[in-house]
Amino acid sequence: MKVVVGTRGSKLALTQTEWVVNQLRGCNPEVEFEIKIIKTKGDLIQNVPLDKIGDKGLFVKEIEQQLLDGEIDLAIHSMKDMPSEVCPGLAFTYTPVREDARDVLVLKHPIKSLEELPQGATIGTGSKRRKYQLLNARPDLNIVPIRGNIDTRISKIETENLDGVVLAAAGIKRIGREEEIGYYIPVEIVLPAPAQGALAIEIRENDEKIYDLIRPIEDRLSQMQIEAERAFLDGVEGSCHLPIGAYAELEEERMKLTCLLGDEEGVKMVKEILYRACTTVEEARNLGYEAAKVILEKLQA
Ligand SMILES: NCc1[nH]cc(CCC(=O)O)c1CC(=O)O
Repeated sequence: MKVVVGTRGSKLALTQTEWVVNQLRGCNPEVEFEIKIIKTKGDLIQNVPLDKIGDKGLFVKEIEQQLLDGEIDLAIHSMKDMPSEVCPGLAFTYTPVREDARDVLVLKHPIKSLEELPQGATIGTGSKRRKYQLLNARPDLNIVPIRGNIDTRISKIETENLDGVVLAAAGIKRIGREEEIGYYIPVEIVLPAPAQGALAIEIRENDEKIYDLIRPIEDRLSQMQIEAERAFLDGVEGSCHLPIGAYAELEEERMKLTCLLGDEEGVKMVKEILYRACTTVEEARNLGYEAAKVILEKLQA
């Protein structure tokens, strides 16, 4: 049996695809896996801020089309880049173990707490979620928009003379630049994006053969976290134009779900923490939808 795995060609996409494929090979030694690189619209439009393009699934459409057409058999994405509605005819399979969910600062000079950043420091990020939460903690910061892949964004510290940039720990660790992390931002200060650090393995719906290949690499805890966080995203009908965050933690059989939603200008932002008994993915998902209802009511109040 031969299985073709589709991915974008960025360093991060390739590294995480190789990571998944190596594990799949270990569990399925009789199967031949081949990696196929696919260019997406998001890869071609380089210098426009993402919130000006406003196209959900900008980095995934072409890959999903090839999945539907049978050109590839499974696709690996960063789960946080996936729209909350799954493409008709396709499905996500099991979630492998999640990387560090936190956001981090890559800085000219490492720090031990946010207070150590110089007054009025210039920090690059294109994300409203990161911007408004950082400004809540440090209103004096000068937040400037940046775009590009991880290497490009880090290089802008030098080329655009920034004090630092905000990135996901997961991406930096995966591409092997972990030593350059200057500060791990606690989730209490900047709540991560729903499913940040988690991978999505997408297949044709009802493709049982492929499901079975992936089952051995499922991580149950990650799966429950992702179900809750993405249910919240779906429940608020979130887009990348709004500050949205969600982070689920499981302690014993209890889930703590922290959620954040704000308006486009970050004038109003609401954060909620819900605790519920939780032992199944259904309960995790229900908690996410419940949190969405609670937070929408508070935001509109
Ligand atoms: N938005 C792009 C993107 N998609 C996934 C990651 C990082 C890895 C992850 O969260 O899984 C990144 C870069 C970043 O936000 O720093």
